[in-house]
Amino acid sequence: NIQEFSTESEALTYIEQLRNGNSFDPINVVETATLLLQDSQINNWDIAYLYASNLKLEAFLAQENIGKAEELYKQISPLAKKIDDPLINIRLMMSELYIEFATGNIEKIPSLYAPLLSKAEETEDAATKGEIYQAIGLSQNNTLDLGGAVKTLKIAYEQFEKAGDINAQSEVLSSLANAFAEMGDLNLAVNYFRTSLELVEQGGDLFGKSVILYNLANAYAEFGEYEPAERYFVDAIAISKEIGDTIGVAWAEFGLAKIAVDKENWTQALDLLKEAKPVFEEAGDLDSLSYVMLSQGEAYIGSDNIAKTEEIIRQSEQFLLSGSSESYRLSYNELLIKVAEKKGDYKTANEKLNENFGLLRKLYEIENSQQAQRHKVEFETRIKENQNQILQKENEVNQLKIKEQQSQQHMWIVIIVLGSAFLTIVIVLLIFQTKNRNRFKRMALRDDLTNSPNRRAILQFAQERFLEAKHTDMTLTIALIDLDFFKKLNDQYGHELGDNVLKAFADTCLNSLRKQNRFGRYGGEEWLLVMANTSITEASLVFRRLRADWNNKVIDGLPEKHGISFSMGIAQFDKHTDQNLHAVIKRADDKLYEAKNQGRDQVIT
Ligand SMILES: Nc1nc2c(ncn2[C@@H]2O[C@H](COP(=O)(O)OP(=O)(O)OP(=O)(O)O)[C@@H](O)[C@H]2O)c(=O)[nH]1
Repeated sequence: NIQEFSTESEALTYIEQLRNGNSFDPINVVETATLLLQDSQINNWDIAYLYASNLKLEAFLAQENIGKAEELYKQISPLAKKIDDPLINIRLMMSELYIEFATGNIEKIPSLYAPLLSKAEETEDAATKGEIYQAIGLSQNNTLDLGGAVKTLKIAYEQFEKAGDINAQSEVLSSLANAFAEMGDLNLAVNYFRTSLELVEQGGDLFGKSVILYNLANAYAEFGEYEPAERYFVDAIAISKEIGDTIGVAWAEFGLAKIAVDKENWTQALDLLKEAKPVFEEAGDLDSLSYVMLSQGEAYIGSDNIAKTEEIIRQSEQFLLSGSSESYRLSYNELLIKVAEKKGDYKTANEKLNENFGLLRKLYEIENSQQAQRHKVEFETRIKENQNQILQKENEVNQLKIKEQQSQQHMWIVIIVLGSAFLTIVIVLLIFQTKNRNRFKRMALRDDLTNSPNRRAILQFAQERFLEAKHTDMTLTIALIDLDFFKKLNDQYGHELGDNVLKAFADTCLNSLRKQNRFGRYGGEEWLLVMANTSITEASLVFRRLRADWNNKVIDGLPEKHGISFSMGIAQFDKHTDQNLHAVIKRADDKLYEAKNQGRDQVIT
């Protein structure tokens, strides 16, 4: 709804109305100014073209779209110089102040004040004077020359009062309030904001009102007074929505999101940022976008979403390259630090903390050195904390090593104990086995019933003696003894008593025979006597002694004079004829047979 203008001055009047009007909506102004400057170009209206372009530039600045603003500034500056329109040059100089601030050329800014101030002296127009002082005051505010800002803004206020521009007065009061807030005086700031609000309501500038509400909310938020801050942000959003100022809505949402981040309401913060982000994207406001993303990063790391945080960090890297401010780099690094700390990478965290310490130093060279000191202490504390964490980690590793050594020791103790137990068991088993073997060996050579050497044992002994006699001069006499009528005894008194008789006979043999003579159970009731170095005569004497002892032997279950007799056959080894032991035993058996036949109870040699 652009009017057709027949003259350049008509167009200029319209442009000025638009600029000073109550409903300065930056987005609409950008659109209208674009059409106006195209129109002016067609008509070759250089001055109207300049004013329209400058209006567009100011609208970009109001949107904080610094990139576009700078581009336009560079484009129209040469033309402005050529035409030498005083007002447009003043306005461009004022815009330059903000562009330099927004692009980080802080050092250059103070040098821009003097030419502007001399322009203020030159002009008679209170409104223009007011604008110049306002621009310088804002710039001083931005560069934290707060004392200077208050002085300059008060002059601006007076000029606007003179000019009767209520909206501008309200803006200046709002800027003064910002300066007081920055100085740490919230009460004074709030008072200024309230007066500013009253004026803007009188003036009916809704856009201005939303900006003041936003600033008021921001001041409360800075002081950690979240409740009024949230209230004023919500009010600002309502007005911005009413006038269709989507960027204003996004700014206030961003303000609320930052509070949500401070209050660690991560989900709420993320929701708000999600709303605000595309608006800044669309407007090409990369500066705001970059901060919104940092807040997203904070909310993600706060909600332990490391992957999302890292994604944000990756995406935000582009803003570092395009010459970002120290404070942006600080916040960016802060995210890296938090991620590193979460991941336990304290080395990177400390590197970045050190880098941030350097950045802060740089930042505070133009700010308050006391604040830098405070931050230095804070950072040093955190560096220490992280070093402690590193030490603690090392400690944990050492503890683990000690535990490992201890468990190794325990393992060795268990191995030794088990080994010893195993060895003991083996030794005990060996002892048992040896004992058992001896027992079995004994059992193998003993007669169970009479506990005298069995047939195998006595034959083994006889064989040894046989070989001895064969190879030496020693003699060997073998005798066979058989109890008489033993079958009858068994039949008459029972088998058990027969056993008793056998035991008693073995007992008698054991007691009566000399050490060098051995006897053993040769068969049922048959006994073999081996007598080394014993003559036949001596062997006959053995028979007599044995018979005498046997007759006196008391046997369980039989009368004292038991009357059981035995017969004996004796043979002596003959080196020339006896090929083996059995030959000798055979002859003894023959003699025994003879003794039995000749009436028993006798010995035959
Ligand atoms: N109680 C008992 N009897 C046995 C044992 N061994 C053999 N006998 C018995 O001894 C008897 C041997 O009998 P015989 O060989 O006929 O001879 P005998 O009755 O002694 O008669 P003569 O030798 O001719 O005087 C048998 O009845 C066997 O059962 C034993 O360990 N215990």
